[in-house]
Amino acid sequence: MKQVIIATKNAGKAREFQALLGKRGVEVKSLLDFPNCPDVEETGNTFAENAILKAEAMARYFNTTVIADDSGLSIDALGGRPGVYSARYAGEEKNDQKNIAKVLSELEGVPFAKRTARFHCALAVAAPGRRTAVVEGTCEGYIAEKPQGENGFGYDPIFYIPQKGKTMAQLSAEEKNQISHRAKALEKLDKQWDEIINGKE
Ligand SMILES: O=c1[nH]c(=O)c2ncn([C@@H]3O[C@H](COP(=O)(O)OP(=O)(O)OP(=O)(O)O)[C@@H](O)[C@H]3O)c2[nH]1
Ligand SMILES: [Mg+2]
Repeated sequence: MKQVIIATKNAGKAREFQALLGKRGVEVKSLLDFPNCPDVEETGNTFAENAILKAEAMARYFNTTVIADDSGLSIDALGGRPGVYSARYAGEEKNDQKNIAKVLSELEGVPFAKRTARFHCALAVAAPGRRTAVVEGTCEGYIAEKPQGENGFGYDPIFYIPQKGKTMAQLSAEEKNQISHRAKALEKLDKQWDEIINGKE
């Protein structure tokens, strides 16, 4: 089976890539399969910049094609926060529960109609000696009043999707993978897939 390295240490993302790429006939390795690989500092101001930083560093490290995902949640009533700080919003230890609690407390008293938000996903494809490509996807929703659902990861329990009448964490993995920011971004790589895997020009 064809293989690609996804430069992520996030188990939730790795699981989604396994499902999304598995149905495209591609086997996924994540950085969780390489425990000694270095951390990359996310110093960019945008999802795209951070995705490029991670993908290029890991393409150099592995000397092969690597895809990195930088993603997060933008909440309109908070001026776009937590944005690129989504993973570490409530502190460097990257705690999903604390991040959710911080968002909910900042939105206290904000009515549902003003709780609009979107997930962003930027994917960078980097390979030694080649120009890095970036694609992006988004998913629109509202921040719920309280967490609901057990599936997914991160902010999924408070991300309400009106078309489904459910939070992202109440959707099955298959349902999330039909509509997510990550799925939308990956679709944009579909025409380039042979090239990504085989490294052809
Ligand atoms: O509810 C969610 N559903 C999603 O589908 C999703 N995608 C991203 N996120 C949040 O945004 C941060 C990304 O930060 P991030 O891109 O730096 O990833 P990370 O630091 O967790 O891992 P890595 O890929 O950098 O190794 C993550 O931690 C999550 O909190 C999501 N939350
Ligand atoms: Mg990160």
